[in-house]
Amino acid sequence: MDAIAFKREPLEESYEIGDDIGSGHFAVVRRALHKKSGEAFAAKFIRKRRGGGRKGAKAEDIQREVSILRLLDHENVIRLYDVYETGIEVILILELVTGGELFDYISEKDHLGEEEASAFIAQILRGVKHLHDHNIAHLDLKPENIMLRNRSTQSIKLIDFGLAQRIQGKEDIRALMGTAEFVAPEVVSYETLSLATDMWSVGVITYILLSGASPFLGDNQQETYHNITAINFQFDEEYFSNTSELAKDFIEKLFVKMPKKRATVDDCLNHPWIRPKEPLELIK
Ligand SMILES: COc1cc(-c2ccc3ncc(-c4cccc([C@@H](O)NCCN(C)C)c4)n3n2)ccc1O
Repeated sequence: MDAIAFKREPLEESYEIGDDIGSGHFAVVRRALHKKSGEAFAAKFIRKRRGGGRKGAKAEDIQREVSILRLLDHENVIRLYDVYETGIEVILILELVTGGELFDYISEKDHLGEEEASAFIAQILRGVKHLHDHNIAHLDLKPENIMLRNRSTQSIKLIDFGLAQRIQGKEDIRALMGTAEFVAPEVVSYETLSLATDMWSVGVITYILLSGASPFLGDNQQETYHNITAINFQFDEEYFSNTSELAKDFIEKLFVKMPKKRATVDDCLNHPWIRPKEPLELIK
């Protein structure tokens, strides 16, 4: 597939670059004001790997992230508007979200009520369905990569597609990647990754939203990985005494070791814990 050409004109001609608002792998995120429209954006500056060095992102990884973001257009997925390039970095001009990370929102509240958790997970599932319908796996789903559009509405945006991959079914994608407590057994065992790999992470996020606790987190990475491959989790009474059986059933259908037997994003959107309750259902 041909490489995508990025704009080489000086970014500063069109945007006024502001303060740093965040950082990621080989990247810094800054506020950017479009001079003509006065609209605010997020500019993700990705440092390019140069020569034989190990610092910076490989050209093919940047190309992959851009080509994936360019495919996507959904209210729960961060939007890409433009791409610039200099000798040392590539700059993604992205939709700005101002509500902060879902991670911080949960931390402030310790955990969420079931209705609020179900509403957040439904939005995350709608965003993930958009990716999966395009055969794209995010592969780094975690609360830090789920941003609130703004503090007043609890609408979410999936961000950080730096590890995302096209899952075409032909090539065999394996990699030890992502953040330990959120990765699926096939990641730990360096086996084939798929769209189902994201669904495991949705289960971990759901468990955390409902309890404030992380289901597989151990005292160290090795213990965490063991807990994941052994599916070693429980619904501690300390955290789940008021949680419905329906919510636990939703999570259990995602903590399934065999990716092909794990609930898909459509299974989850149709699960009674998520699907809007039909009026008739409410009187049954
Ligand atoms: C598309 O890929 C990315 C988008 C963004 C992104 C897009 C829009 C946007 N509006 C506000 C922010 C923002 C604000 C505060 C912190 C962060 C970020 O540092 N935290 C999430 C990053 N992740 C690597 C933990 C991001 N962002 N971040 C960040 C990292 C990405 O890899």
